[in-house]
Amino acid sequence: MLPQTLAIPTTLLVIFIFILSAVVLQSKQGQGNGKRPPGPKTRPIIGNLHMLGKLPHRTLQSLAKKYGPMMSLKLGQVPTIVISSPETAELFLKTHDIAFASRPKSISANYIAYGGKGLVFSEYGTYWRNMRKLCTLQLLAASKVEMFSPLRSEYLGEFIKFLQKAESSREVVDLTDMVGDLIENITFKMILGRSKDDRFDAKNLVREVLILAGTFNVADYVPWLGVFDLQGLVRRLKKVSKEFDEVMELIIKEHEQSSDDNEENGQRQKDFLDIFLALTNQPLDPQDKQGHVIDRTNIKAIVTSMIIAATDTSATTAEWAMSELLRHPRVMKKLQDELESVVGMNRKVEESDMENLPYLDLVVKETLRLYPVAPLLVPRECREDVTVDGYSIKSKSRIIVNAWAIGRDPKVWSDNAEEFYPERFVNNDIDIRGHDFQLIPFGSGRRGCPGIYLGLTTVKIVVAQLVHCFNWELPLGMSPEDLDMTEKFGLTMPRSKHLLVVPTYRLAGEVGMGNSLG
Ligand code: HEM
Repeated sequence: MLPQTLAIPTTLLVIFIFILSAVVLQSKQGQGNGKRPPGPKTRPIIGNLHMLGKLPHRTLQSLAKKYGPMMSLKLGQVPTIVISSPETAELFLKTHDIAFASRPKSISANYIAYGGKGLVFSEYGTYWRNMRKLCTLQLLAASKVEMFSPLRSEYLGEFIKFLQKAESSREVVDLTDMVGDLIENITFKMILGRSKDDRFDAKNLVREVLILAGTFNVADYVPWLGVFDLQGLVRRLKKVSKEFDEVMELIIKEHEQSSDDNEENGQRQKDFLDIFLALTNQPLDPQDKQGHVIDRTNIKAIVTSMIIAATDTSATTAEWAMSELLRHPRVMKKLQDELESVVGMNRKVEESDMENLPYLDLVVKETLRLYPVAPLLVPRECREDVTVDGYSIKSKSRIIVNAWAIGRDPKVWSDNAEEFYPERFVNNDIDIRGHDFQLIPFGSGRRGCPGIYLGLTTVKIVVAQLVHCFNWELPLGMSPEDLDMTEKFGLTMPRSKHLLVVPTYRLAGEVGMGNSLG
């Protein structure tokens, strides 16, 4: 060990050398052959990091007004391209999709996703392709999502009963917490077969994982800072991933045990984990018997990916939808009228009613236009040097698509772009699934969201039941226009302040009568 007196100057010297080499490297990297897209000036070491601010989607929107819809930045050491118009989004996510189909490595993803073995953050390649195919087929296809309809209905039934009780005492309800808990419970039950377990607090672990995955880690952009772990993130990541892994091991062992018991005793609804465990030791690609064989780490990684991708996204969307409905009593009334005429007032709305509720569809689309829960999608990484629209994009550049800015662009959505107005989708068939680049809350192309059907089904049934079962008011006589609609930035984009409301039950029938009140 070095003596204490020598250790400090040596550390400073190492830092100095790092900084010097980073500056030299940075100036060399700037000298490419082709023309780079325009962008603001960069600073040594940090590039443009200092410009991002607390709400990067908003800052990037303003910068794009100055530098254009394909803009160059340098985030620390990482060359970055920011896309802010439907036309450029189409070039990157469709025309050149394959060149931008990878994800950048990140320190948090490495810990959380078992070294890139999950789905959301893994790099493009055979493993990702086969894993995605398997998940889409085995877990996320419409038929699989529908299998879990009774489960959603059961949890929603309990949720509505709880709200009815709150109503009887005119309590103010924290809808943010409640919808968050509801969707978390549904997701945990669907994926792991349990929504709570007294022996451990898996939900808290997942919440910590979500916070860490959404925290900006400066070492992802200035890698040599990684050794210092200045934000203490690696320490937290190591702790939480170890604890989460122990919980996963326990749950897997119990699943294996109970699947043996089931073979003898009969039925238990299969969850995602059962479906995956049944594939253990099978080739990931059924056509390639010599290829990668599914092992325990793959299963844990994929299950974690699913929990991360499903939990906050649907809850945050439902919460924004309720916020806008509260701010727009006209739209709330129109949606209640639709529900009343299609479903009536003697039973609750069910998933089978969805196809007859076109206005609900418009409300959810309009919500996702204004509040795409991943406002900058999930970053992509360029896999090779490529020229797009005359500009040269270097391999390993990071690609950020500002779906939030595209959804609010007056050139695309006219002067009322900032207004919540579901009728804008009447008589046009703008699609939300990634085919129309003015509306891409689920991304698009090879890396587009494979959980669209599950996400939309969950959001629609939750919003439909809340609106059908209750009238809603803001507390303390607050008027709709006073509702704070500011957002926070993280892995998803939730409200900055919780949504507090007072419900009044409006269906015929008694408290706690289950799904059919008739
Ligand atoms: C309202 C709900 C949801 C929204 C708005 C949403 C949005 C997104 C977005 C923007 C991406 C990145 C797309 C891109 O890079 O082009 C994504 C990826 C992904 N989503 Fe969703 N998502 C939602 C729900 C879900 C659900 C319920 C699941 C399933 C469990 C899911 C699973 C995934 C996965 C696995 C990926 C990564 C795909 C890949 O990299 O190949 N999502 N999602």
